[in-house]
Formats: sequence, C-alpha cells, structure tokens
Amino acid sequence: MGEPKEVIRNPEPDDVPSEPGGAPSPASTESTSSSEPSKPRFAHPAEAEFAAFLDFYRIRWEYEPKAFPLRWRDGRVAEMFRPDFYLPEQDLYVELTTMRQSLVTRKNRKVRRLRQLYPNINIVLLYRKDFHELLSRFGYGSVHITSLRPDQIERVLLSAAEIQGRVAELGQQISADYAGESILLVGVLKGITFFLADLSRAITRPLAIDYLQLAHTGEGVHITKDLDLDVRGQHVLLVEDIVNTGVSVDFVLRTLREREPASLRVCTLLDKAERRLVPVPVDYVGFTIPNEFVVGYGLDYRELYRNLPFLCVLKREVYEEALPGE
Ligand SMILES: O=P(O)(O)OC[C@H]1O[C@H](OP(=O)(O)OP(=O)(O)O)[C@H](O)[C@@H]1O
Ligand SMILES: Nc1nc2[nH]cnc2c(=O)[nH]1
Repeated sequence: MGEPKEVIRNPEPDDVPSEPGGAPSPASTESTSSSEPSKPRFAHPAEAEFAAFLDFYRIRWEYEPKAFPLRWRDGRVAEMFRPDFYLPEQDLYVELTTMRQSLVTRKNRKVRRLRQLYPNINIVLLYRKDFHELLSRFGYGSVHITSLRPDQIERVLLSAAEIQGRVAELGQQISADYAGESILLVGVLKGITFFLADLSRAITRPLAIDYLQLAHTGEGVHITKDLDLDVRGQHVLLVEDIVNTGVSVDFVLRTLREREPASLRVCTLLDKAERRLVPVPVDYVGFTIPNEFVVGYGLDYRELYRNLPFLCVLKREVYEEALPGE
C-alpha cells in the first residue's frame, strides 16, 4: 500500500510573474536547479558557498532563474534585475551581497524597486554572515534552541519541506483507503509527537487519537501508559515514527489484536528495514532510511533534539557514549 520515498529532489516549474500595466513580462531564462547533476558556473564564490549551504540543509534552489525588468525607456526595457537564487519551497528570491557599502546601496535600491513593481514576489538581500539566520525564517530556528551547533550536524537526511510533502501524500492515501470510515489513530509515545500531529491534520476522515507508551526491559516490552479508548470494532491505524527491529510494533500489534478492532494497520514515517529482527506488516511507509541513528521531528537522543524541524544524523562527538539501539 505505502510506497516509501527515496531521498531525491524533483525540480518544479515555477510560475512567471507578470509585469504590472501590461508591459513585458520578466524574462524567463534557462534555470539551473539543485536537482541537476552539473552545478552552474557561479559568478561569485559566495554564491557557490550559499548553494553548498542550501544543499547541506536539503533546501531546493535555482540559480538566477529569472530576470525582472525594473525600468523602461521608449517602451523598451532599460534595466533588469536577476536575483541570484530562487528557493521554490519557500517561494523566496535571494540576492547575496557583500559588506561593500556601494554594492549594498545599489542592490537595496534594486530590491526596493522590485518589491514596488512586483508586490507578490518575496525577496531578501542576504549577507554571507546571515546564511544561518535565514534558516529561522524557514522554521529552522530551533537548531539553536536545541543548543546544537550547526557544525555538529553530520548530515541532513530529510528537510522540513521533504517531510511535510510526504506527510501530505500519506494523509491523502490514508484518506482514500479509509473512504466512508472513521479511524482511530494510535500513536506510540513520545517520538510520534510531531508526525501524528501533522499526519492527523492531513487525513480528511473523521478520526480519534489515542496514545500508548512502552518500556523496554530485560524481560521484554510492556505498556507504561495504556490507551484511554476502547479499540473494539474500530478501524485502528497504529502510527510510529520509526520501525527499527520491529519489536515495538510486533508487541503493540499482538496487544491490540486481542482487543478485537475491526481492522488494524501500521503507518510509520521512517523504516530502517535493514535493522529488522521481527518481521512486521507495515502498510504505510514515509521513507526507508539507511541504518544510521537519526534525530529531529520527534526523534531524540537522550530526550534532546526532538524539536529539530528536519531529520539529521549528528556527528559522533555529540554522543558521549555508545548510541542507544545501535
Ligand atoms: O522497532 P524497534 O527497535 O522496537 O524501535 C522502534 C521504537 O523506537 C522508538 O521509540 P523509543 O524507544 O526511542 O522511544 P521514544 O519514542 O519515546 O523516543 C520508536 O518510537 C519506536 O517505538
Ligand atoms: N532517535 C532515534 N530513535 C530510534 N529508535 C530506533 N532507531 C532510532 C533512531 O535512528 N533514532
């Protein structure tokens, strides 16, 4: 049922803004996006640095995709402005600038004019020192809140936009599969916090939400917080953030089956299939991921980093001792 996503980028055609008053439209020029294997020839090293920065955070970009006419003389375009980058997921143009005041003044004037002529276009003028600050505009401010330094992130596995896109698809698929039914979503605490909140809002069927919490001890798995609701006769969808060995899902499925739901399926955001010890049926998978310890979007290391908006692998130095579950 679920088709797990590979971690890839899909270029999307963007819309061309029209020039006010029926004058010529901005010239749509050949666009180079981050999904293409060959990198564009950047005009300035700061642009290459910015592209590498965006790639690290898996934020999609296009280099100089459009030129906007800013002034006309005798019915002809007399001045154009071609912002350096376009970030389609954020619908944002970015013009990079250095600290050189003469350049800043000129670019500021162009940006102001562009905003006047094309009020629906979002654009920022960005200094090299503000690259990271830009992330807070995309909801990535919590990198600092978690007291994680950006250089402690080994690799961003899935960006916030990639996660949100896939959650929306899962919500659509589940809504279609449960047409005419209502659903009882059962989340396993605590890693499920954000995925369940987002998934439930992407499902367009009536639903109830309940939670279980488990503890793993030497004697096996047991429930530390049971469901409040009766699952008998309900269409139960067990929602997990990650399936690893399969021990947790196997235990919960056996427990819930005894309570005689009308149906019982499993949805997980992440599937670390390589680590499976107990085969479990998983009906909906967001992403199949490699065997690496990941944090963010609900997943923790010693209760930290759950509030990172993306999923990432941290540098080994962050872990004081052997990784849990590895
Ligand atoms: O397939 P398994 O090997 O059983 O692993 C999967 C379980 O591990 C994670 O929970 P964790 O114990 O880390 O607790 P948390 O959700 O509170 O962080 C996850 O939420 C699953 O419940
Ligand atoms: N935070 C976290 N918890 C897990 N439990 C099983 N695998 C993982 C993982 O990769 N990250």
